[in-house]
Amino acid sequence: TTTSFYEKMQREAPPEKRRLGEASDVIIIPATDLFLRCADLILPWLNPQELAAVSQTCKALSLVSKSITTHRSLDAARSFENITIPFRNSVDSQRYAYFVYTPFQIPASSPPSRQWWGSESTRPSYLDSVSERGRFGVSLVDESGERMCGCECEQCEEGYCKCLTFAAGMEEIANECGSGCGCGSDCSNRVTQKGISVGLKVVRDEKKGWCLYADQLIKQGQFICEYAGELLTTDEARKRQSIYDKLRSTQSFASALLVVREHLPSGNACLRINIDATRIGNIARFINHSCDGGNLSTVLLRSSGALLPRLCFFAARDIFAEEELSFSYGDVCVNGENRENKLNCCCDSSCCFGTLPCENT
Ligand SMILES: C[S@@+](CC[C@H](N)C(=O)[O-])C[C@H]1O[C@@H](n2cnc3c(N)ncnc32)[C@H](O)[C@@H]1O
Repeated sequence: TTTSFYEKMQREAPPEKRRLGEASDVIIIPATDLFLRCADLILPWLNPQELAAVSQTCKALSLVSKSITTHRSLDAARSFENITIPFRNSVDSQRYAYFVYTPFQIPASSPPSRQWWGSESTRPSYLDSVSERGRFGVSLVDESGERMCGCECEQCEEGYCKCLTFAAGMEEIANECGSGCGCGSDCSNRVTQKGISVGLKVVRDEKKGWCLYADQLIKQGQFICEYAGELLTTDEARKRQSIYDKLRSTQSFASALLVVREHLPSGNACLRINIDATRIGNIARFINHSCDGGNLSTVLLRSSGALLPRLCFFAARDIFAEEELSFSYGDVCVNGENRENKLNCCCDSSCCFGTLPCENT
């Protein structure tokens, strides 16, 4: 009976327990183990025709699985972007990295949902409509589309919009038109809202894991992508970081939790934004750190209609095809107290500190 079979399995192989968080324990039995155990119990009862049918099905499933793997390695962006972004690996057998794709910032969600990732020809049509409203993250536009803030601009001059402003003297903070403005999607002050338009690829490196590379010449100032992921409270970010630190100590694991601190003009306060692209994110989750600042500049972009700014990457100089894209994750200061959790930096720049910046450093 099913019960006695299940009990037998429990007796023979105590399931591995892995603690992911305080609240939930997850029991994991490797799928192939389970499958082989079931097969061992059921297959001896089959007649030759039934056995042949089972064997044919497995061959067919194996072929379909291989083609899904190949397809996944061809586009890390899963058709969510205007272009395909392939994985390239000549280092080990990993064909692609698995994560849930979001082109925009989204509120934290738990647990991460599964996401369809097959070939374009079998893509269910209900997946085609990516909500443009999502681009603005947490919105200040109400349900009826009524604007609660925004500029009055309705049409901008050729290649120039008078609403494009940088915070006084700070090129790293800027404003874009958004869902709260009167202008439309063709406004020239919406550069980062049109998605990725430069050729990119994700390349495997022995030391750093996956890395984002240019797959074409990218001119200085061109928009690359934003850093999309789950927006977390600081408490949740700290909890997740400690889980990620533990996972890293027992297995090869790369986290992508970025903390952005924006010092407000008063000088007395600081806005902290935690974006976690580890489980749900976009292509920016593959950008590695470089101690020399790398070749990307980061801009905190506010769009009218949006509550929080978005972190966007632009080419800091002309970037050639086959160059890795990188930026500085922050400053490094290693002392006796924070020595334990530190990660080695392999950026290879002449001014490398040898340590990857993190909250403790
Ligand atoms: C945002 S992810 C970048 C993508 C990551 N390499 C991967 O394989 O998914 C950040 C993680 O990449 C690795 N990483 C980033 N920059 C690195 C560097 N300069 N040297 C070594 N590892 C680096 C670290 O594991 C870090 O936690």
